[in-house]
Amino acid sequence: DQTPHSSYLRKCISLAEQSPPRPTNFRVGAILLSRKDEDPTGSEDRILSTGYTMELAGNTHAEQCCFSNFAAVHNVPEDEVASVLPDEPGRKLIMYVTMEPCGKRLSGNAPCAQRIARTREGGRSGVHKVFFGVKEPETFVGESVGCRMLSAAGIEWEHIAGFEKEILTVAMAGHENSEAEVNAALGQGRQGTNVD
Ligand SMILES: Nc1nc(=O)c(N)c(NC[C@H](O)[C@H](O)[C@H](O)COP(=O)(O)O)[nH]1
Ligand SMILES: [Zn+2]
Repeated sequence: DQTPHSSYLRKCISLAEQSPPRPTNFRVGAILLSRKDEDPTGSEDRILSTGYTMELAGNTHAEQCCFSNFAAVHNVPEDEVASVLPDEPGRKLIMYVTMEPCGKRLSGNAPCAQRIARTREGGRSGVHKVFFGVKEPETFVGESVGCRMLSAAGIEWEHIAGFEKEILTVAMAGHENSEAEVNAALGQGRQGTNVD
């Protein structure tokens, strides 16, 4: 397997491990990069930003921090990140996230799938594809709709199998009975699918 997916997911897991454990969310890690077309091994990848849950002040998600960090470097507010993301012929923006971007948040804050979709505003290419290691478990919002929102925005996504238990163990570390919750999520059977 020449793809770089495993090494990026391992990096995202390391990012997620920096997140303070909470019972009210999941610990997630995210990487934003620019990939050259026809470069399946990612040998010419350019890492643009990283983020993890609650890295930045407030109730922040990994993908949100990833965009915020990039926006800050380019002196624009997070909600204007689309205007400073690179948009180059022959290259595409790719995200790796340990968990499926959220489509709904109990807090009511803007979900990450929407933030990712907004990178395509103003005719910009924006994020082309999102790779993640687990679908969002049903703990907080039931059946996840993040993937559906990405598809609706014309953004590709793909579940990379093999890291589910590790990702969920990190994500749920702050939860009561996290081991039981991890096993329940693994048993939900949605983890191995690449369909909604
Ligand atoms: N993809 C993703 N990245 C994260 O960094 C994170 N924390 C979640 N978590 C999804 C979960 O659905 C929400 O954490 C709960 O719905 C609570 O919502 P808040 O986080 O308080 O807005 N999902
Ligand atoms: Zn989110």
